[in-house]
Amino acid sequence: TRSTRPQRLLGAVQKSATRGDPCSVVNAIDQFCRHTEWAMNVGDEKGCILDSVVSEVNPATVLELGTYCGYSTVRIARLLPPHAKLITLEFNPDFAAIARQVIAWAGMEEKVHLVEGASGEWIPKIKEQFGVKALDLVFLDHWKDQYLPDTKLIEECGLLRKGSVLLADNVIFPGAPQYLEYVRSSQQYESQYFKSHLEYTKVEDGLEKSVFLG
Ligand SMILES: Cc1ccc(Cc2cc(O)c(O)c(C(=O)NC/C=C/[C@H]3O[C@@H](n4cnc5c(N)ncnc54)[C@H](O)[C@@H]3O)c2)cc1
Ligand SMILES: [Mg+2]
Repeated sequence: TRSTRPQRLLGAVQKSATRGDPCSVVNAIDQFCRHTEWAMNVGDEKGCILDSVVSEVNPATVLELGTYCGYSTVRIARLLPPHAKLITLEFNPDFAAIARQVIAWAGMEEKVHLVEGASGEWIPKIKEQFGVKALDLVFLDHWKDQYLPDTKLIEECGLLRKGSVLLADNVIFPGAPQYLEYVRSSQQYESQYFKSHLEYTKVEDGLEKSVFLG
């Protein structure tokens, strides 16, 4: 039977990237998506903004919502200090299986906990399951209508501390209007928009960085 897009993306990684070299994995996926087959990774242009926020926050604990094929998982993990932890949630078993292999090829297994499950079910379990007191950084890149309910759930579970950073992909395209309205009007967040483009295209998109004020 015909392969899937994630399977073809993994093939490109195994063909063109060097085992244990996360940068080569990121570059192989960007090359594949730009020149062969588009896929909904945050991509290289928005990825540079993601890199700068990760480096600035220098997080001990990161939560990613929506692993997909693991592109941003690897992109974030490559910048984390040795004992930092990235928890990434993916409820599609086929995508999770591909992402595990992409993360392994990059040699990032030590820093990444990929949980195969839904954010709504797993966010309440993070504290007990992973001994996490607070999340330093949350990267939102799953279904866009889930950004707001999951942000409220993260708040309710007491997972944010003064200075925790939420970074949301696609706030313009496909768009997350309810989420944007919330973080930009809430007294509890200081929000900033980073204008960019939809991965591998000239369509406008951007990232919203929101600092929790406690
Ligand atoms: C045709 C076309 C495609 C994409 C675009 C533009 C475009 C560009 C982008 O950067 C995009 O991020 C998106 C986009 O829709 N992303 C959704 C990404 C979901 C992934 O997360 C997983 N997931 C979804 N909800 C949950 C959940 N609760 N718990 C756990 N995992 C979840 C899914 O299983 C997927 O792995 C779209 C425009 C046109
Ligand atoms: Mg996205």
